[in-house]
Amino acid sequence: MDHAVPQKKEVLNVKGLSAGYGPMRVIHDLDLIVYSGERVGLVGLNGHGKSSLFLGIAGLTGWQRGSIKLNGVEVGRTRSQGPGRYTHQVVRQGLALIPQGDEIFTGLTVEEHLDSGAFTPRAWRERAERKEHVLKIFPPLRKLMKTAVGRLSGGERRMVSIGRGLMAEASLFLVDEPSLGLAPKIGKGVLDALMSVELGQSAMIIAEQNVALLEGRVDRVIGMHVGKLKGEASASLTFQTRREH
Ligand SMILES: Nc1ncnc2c1ncn2[C@@H]1O[C@H](COP(=O)(O)OP(=O)(O)OP(=O)(O)O)[C@@H](O)[C@H]1O
Repeated sequence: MDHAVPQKKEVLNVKGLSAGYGPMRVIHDLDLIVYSGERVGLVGLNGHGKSSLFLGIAGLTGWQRGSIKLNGVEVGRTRSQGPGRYTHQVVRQGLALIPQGDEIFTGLTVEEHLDSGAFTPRAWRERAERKEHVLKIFPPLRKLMKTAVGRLSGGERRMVSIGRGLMAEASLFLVDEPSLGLAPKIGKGVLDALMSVELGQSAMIIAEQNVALLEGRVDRVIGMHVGKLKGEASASLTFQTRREH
């Protein structure tokens, strides 16, 4: 039997990232490395910069400076001409951002949404297999493929939004607060589904305020506090957050 361990490579390498909006700096000189095959939890209270870190990686903060390498290619730069200017390049380099708040088009069907996630030529060619993969992760969507997304429940919409992200040809998935606004049982189901995604050589960072949903299930948990990473712990350790005092 071949026991060769696949080589871990750096999917994401962030060095000295500072970012903000207008005069406000919300990410402070942050370093982070994520390796292929890793599922990383990013925890922290509301407003401490988890979403901004994700937006920064995608080139969508108001301004930023520092180095961001995706698969060894520099995608970070000083953005003097507005957010989003380079996002298409970052996406081509392998980023899939699954933002907070679903951002779905209520008139499109579930299948149309999933197809829209397969936007590179290769992902489009492979869309049938990719959809099958998403439906294995989110079985309730199978019978809803022809249903308009506007008619779905909150939990089903979240599945569509994450499923669309998973259709992309990406090596780094950034999932922002997948359980937000969902009933606890439904939120846990969505997290269970994310844990079942086979990453292969890709990696995933899941931002969550609810540490309990990540504990013991991701490879590492990183805490975020006022725009800085405040250390790492194995997934079994609980971070001290204000809510726990
Ligand atoms: N588009 C924006 N324009 C101005 N300020 C912003 C913008 N987005 C976020 N901020 C501010 O940046 C700070 C960090 O917010 P961010 O959303 O990144 O935190 P978070 O930890 O992800 O919290 P949440 O769970 O609420 O998204 C907050 O003070 C927030 O008000």
